[in-house]
Amino acid sequence: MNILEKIVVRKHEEIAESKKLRSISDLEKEALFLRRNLSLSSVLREAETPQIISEFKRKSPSKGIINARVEPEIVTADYVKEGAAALSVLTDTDFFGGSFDDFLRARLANPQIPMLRKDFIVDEYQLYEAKSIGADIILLIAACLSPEQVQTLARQAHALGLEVLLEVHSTEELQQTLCDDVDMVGVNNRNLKTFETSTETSLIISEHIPDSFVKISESGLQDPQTILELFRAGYKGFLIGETFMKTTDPGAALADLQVQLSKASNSNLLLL
Ligand SMILES: O=P(O)(O)OC[C@@H](O)[C@@H](O)c1c[nH]c2ccccc12
Repeated sequence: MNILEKIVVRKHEEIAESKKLRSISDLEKEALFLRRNLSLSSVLREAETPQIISEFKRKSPSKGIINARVEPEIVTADYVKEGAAALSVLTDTDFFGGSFDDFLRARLANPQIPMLRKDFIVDEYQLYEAKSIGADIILLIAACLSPEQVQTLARQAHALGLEVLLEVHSTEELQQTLCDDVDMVGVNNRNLKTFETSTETSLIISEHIPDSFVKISESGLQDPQTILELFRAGYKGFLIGETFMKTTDPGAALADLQVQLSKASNSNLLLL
């Protein structure tokens, strides 16, 4: 079994356990369930500069512990202060060290910014969980879902008022799973089966994504020139975790990247 298959097996066990403890109608009673959804896709569609989606990630199967000393409310509030367009918070515990508690602490500290529940969604129940913790966006990973599952989950997410980010790692995955209920396509530069990262992946897949879908490049991003190159290829959003989280002050690392991005885009303008 590769790591993705292991994660999915574990996910199904967790969901079965959670369903015994809390039914969908229990989740619907949570105060945040009725919260009005904030749209990330409409912000990105209008964006004239690269927009950063900043991730709160404590650890990962590929990197081990990235940062053991951070508080979600502090890091995410700093991200917002430094101009993040949205927040992504891991809720998977066993493989990424995240939790609903992390998500809720970030949500309550930042009521006004779109938030992505970053997890491995394989069951409708998790969409209700996402609503109950105040998520605006959910991720559907093509590599662990059938085209039918993507379609059904995307439709169900929309019915709950959640936006859908479809994650792909190849043109084939894109062509097999893209459907009308997807709002944004995220190209993961990291292969979830081998953990290899290459931003070329985003460049290669870019032209196959129809213009009606907002494009986001995910993982392994650090260099401002690469981000600008991808922006020119049509990517509006950039999902970044490790580059920020591996530092002692993730908010300051985002601020630094924003400065570098604006410097680089100014000097690129001069070159034109
Ligand atoms: O930390 P990075 O390399 O900047 O990557 C962030 C994000 O793209 C990554 O965490 C991610 C992308 N897709 C996922 C799916 C599940 C878990 C995690 C991910």
